[in-house]
Amino acid sequence: MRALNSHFVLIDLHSSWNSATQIPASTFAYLQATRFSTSLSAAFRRTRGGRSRISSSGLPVPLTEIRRPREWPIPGNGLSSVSSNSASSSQSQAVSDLDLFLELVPLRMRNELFGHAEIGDLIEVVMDLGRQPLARFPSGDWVISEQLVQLEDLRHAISKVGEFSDDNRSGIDHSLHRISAIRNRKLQIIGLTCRVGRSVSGSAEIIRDLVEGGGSILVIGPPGVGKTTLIREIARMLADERKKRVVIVDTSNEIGGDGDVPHSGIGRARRMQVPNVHMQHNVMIEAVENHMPQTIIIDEIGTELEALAASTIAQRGVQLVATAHGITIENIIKNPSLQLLVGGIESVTLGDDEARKRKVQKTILERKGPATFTCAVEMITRTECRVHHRLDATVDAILAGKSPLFEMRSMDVEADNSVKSIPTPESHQLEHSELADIEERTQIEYAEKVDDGEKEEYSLNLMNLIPNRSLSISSPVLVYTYKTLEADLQQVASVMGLEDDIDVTNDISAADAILASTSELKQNPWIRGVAKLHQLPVFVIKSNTMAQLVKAVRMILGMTSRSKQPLQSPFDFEIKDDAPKRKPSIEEIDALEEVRLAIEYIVIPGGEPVELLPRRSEIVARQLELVESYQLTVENSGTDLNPRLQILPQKLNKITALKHSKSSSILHKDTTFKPVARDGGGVARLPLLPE
Ligand SMILES: Nc1ncnc2c1ncn2[C@@H]1O[C@H](COP(=O)(O)OP(=O)(O)OP(=O)(O)O)[C@@H](O)[C@H]1O
Repeated sequence: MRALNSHFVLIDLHSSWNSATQIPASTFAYLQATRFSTSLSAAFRRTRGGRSRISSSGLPVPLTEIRRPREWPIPGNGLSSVSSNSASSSQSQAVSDLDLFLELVPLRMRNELFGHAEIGDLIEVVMDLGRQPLARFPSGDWVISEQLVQLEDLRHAISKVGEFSDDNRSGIDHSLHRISAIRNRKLQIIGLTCRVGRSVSGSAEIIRDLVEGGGSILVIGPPGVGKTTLIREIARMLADERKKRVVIVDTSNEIGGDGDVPHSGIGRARRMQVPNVHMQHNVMIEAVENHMPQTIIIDEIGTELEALAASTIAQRGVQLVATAHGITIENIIKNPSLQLLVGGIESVTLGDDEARKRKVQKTILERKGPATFTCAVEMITRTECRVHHRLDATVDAILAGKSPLFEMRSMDVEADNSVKSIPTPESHQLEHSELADIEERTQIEYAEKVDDGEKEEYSLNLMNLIPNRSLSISSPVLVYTYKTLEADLQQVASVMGLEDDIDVTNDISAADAILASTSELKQNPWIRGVAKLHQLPVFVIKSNTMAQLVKAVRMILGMTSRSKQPLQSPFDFEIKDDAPKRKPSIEEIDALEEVRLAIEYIVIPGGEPVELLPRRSEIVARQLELVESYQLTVENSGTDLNPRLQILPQKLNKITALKHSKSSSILHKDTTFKPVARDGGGVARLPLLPE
């Protein structure tokens, strides 16, 4: 398994001497052991092909001069001096200070390690007394040497690191490496886990939108998945690119590295060290109170006190980016110390009626309050994660025993760090034919069941609009709303007397439709993606006004036709904003009300003409528009200077209507009223008027 007898190849980049000179690994090891180790190891870097480079002068070649062949692994090639600046800004670039790390590895192990093709991606070296030393690589564990770890080896490593704090962690000055100790009962160190720390520029691209969105983000994932590396890059991104005041509460000096001057990997973010782990929560609060941060970054929230401090910080309107151990949000919900991060959980006993209505048991679990974080990221690997855009909705769904809505993302580090949303298995895309089948089936089955005229018509409309609608006609249409609309929608539905017909849900998989505002859709393009995956129609309102919501409810329930405008996706329905551009005057409202009452109470039911009061010409123009919308004919029974309308119980024919609309458009401009005379004999009678 182990790679032995490695040879290192020296290549002259500057002279015409092109042949490779091989030196045995033992010579290299000697060089490594000398005071040149750091600089030389920077020059003798093994690449995947087993090559290292050095200049003909014997001095290390400046790394900027080494052109990286395409096949070199990115990230994590182990080149300590490679700066993020030298890389394309969009690509991940790992900077690991591997030299400093390797210095703590005993010499004999270091030689072996250098023989490994993945040395640049080294994650950890594990040394337990009396056991074989192990190296951890992304590809798995690797036995560094058959020779067992001696006390000497541990002593060597300990001599290279700083003091261990009470969480048994230490570091190497000016580096991001983390050294954790295992002690025996006499508190002597008998084991070490030495982790290579890296700053990886580009690693936070996968959630750039969330970071820049300003919401608080909870990052969870199993140990070693890359949480610390991710939040370190988030700190740099916010401080350097977004120019935010970022403070890192760095309990084990893992984010900003050991030493009093933080590592360049955190950019301009400031770092607060923590005297001992039990004081993390105090330092969290101190950070907010003393340093006016816009963002606070914390690695590992693990205790109730820390969770409480996090919630206090969030309440003060500071963006919080924190990590916690756990694989899924469910783990956090089940962890009594961390529950508070998701709003806290309480058990509620429902009344019999309520339990029956909700079809649940009498005692249920509910979220106690608002979640500390806006969204959560479950890291699966360094480049794959699940994004819960609304942590509160996820928690509610889990507590209700439903599957939460999340977005699966992956980042392509080999290309340009492009991030894509991956369809989740439960939300597989239906084929068009499948969809058409479902629609047809629903309509037929429903038509067979219902004979109530009006309800049938609108429910059929509804099924046309909402392909996912279930067959049950008694259950309300479930609408998934994003952000603030929930209560408003319920209120509007109840005012319209439609509370039994429409309801809101947090569970996208149970929803029949999505309601969102234009701005929300712009800020959260994932909504459309998720809607497509679930084959849900999206009803788009311009603003969160009552008028728009009324229209939305009517449209969702199929009571009005959808907009004929071309839309972005076949499932988008735009709710038009037809609110008047200006506020009508009292006089105008009065004049229009006069028209309405005349038409609805006298002209249509009684078949009699009605002469309206004389009005100003621009008001008369408004009245004329209203009369036209009833398809009725008018005459000017006043004078040019003092116009007044007479509404006739006769249907407006098309030609007259056209003339009228032209004249009314002239009226809009000229504000003079020139009504068209009644159309001789060719006036059609309204069908509803008595002959
Ligand atoms: N994007 C990345 N590219 C290259 N290496 C990475 C990347 N992310 C993490 N690593 C490496 O993986 C190892 C583990 O990373 P990190 O310490 O960030 O994980 P973690 O999830 O915070 O672990 P823990 O929960 O144990 O603290 C480190 O050696 C780190 O350098």
